[in-house]
Amino acid sequence: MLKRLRADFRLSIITILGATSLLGITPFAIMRFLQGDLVAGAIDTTLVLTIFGGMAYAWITGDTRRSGMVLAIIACSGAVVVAVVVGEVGLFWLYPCLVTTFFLVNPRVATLLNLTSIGALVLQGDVFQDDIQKWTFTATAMVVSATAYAFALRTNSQRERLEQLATIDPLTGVKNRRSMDEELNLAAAHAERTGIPYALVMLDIDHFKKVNDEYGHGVGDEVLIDLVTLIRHSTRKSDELFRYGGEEFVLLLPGVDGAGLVAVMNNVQHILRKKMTHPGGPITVSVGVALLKHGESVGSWLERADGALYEAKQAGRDRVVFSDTMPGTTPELAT
Ligand SMILES: Nc1nc2c(ncn2[C@@H]2O[C@H](COP(=O)(O)OP(=O)(O)OP(=O)(O)O)[C@@H](O)[C@H]2O)c(=O)[nH]1
Repeated sequence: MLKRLRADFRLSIITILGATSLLGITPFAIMRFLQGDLVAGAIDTTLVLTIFGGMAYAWITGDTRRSGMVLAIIACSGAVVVAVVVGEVGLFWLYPCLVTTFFLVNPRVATLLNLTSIGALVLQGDVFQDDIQKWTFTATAMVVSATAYAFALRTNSQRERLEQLATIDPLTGVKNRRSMDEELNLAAAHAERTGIPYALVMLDIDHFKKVNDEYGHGVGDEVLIDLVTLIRHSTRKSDELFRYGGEEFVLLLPGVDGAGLVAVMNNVQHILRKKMTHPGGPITVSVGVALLKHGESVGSWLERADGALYEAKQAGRDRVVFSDTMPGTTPELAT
């Protein structure tokens, strides 16, 4: 539970909102009922139950995007209704809502929700004692919203930058091994659920050390970048390329097997053979391919692709080796 809270920022905000509304609004609901104010009591009770329900939905389904949106709308509209029903003292509830929206939905939607809530109260007008109170409320609510907006924008851009640093290989711009582990697990779960085939292709540049030793690391880096560009151009947008480490890459191909997979690999190999070059001449690549088997673990899948790559190296490099027998082909497609 703590792990989920730490990993999912929006879930933690939803949980804080659920817990604080339970602890903060319930006493008011009881007090309103005791005072005989049934309308205010019913509104408070509905708010607590819906916010708590939204929190439970987020925990059960993991869908924090939808529950965040619902909770932001409920919190803002609830605060507006409370202010209208109980008067100016209810206005205080809107301030935490104006800040929380930015953590529950994207900044643009949060701004729209905040402006709608402030506008609804100003237009309704009866909540305020006089115009000075009305415009003081408008100004302070706008300042809170603007500050929260600026903070949310900055937090979002910092989060995106951190995510990029943690998941993207800076040299080639493809995803790194860390993201690969996550995506292979997702692919395996998707394959299990839908039966869609997934192929894992492991590519390793041949004699790359020689390129570095003879022409320098700068040339080696260019070869790595060229390989990525060529693979990206010869595969579909839905195919994912990862840098596994050093001069080794992993390509994840969804929805292709049998003759289709053989054709894709022939095309990739054809393009690499034609275009991969450096000042010392052509560069070759060895490739191992494994199709995910039913019920197979990601570890075993990777191991089989790695085994096929090892075979390709052992058999003389510059070739594609399939770990599985493809329909209408031989187990090894060495050319
Ligand atoms: N230029 C450059 N070289 C790298 C990078 N990462 C790893 N390398 C080099 O990649 C080379 C890998 O060498 P080896 O593992 O011996 O493989 P190889 O020479 O390709 O031999 P085979 O794979 O057996 O064909 C090493 O010289 C590493 O220094 C990088 O980001 N840039």
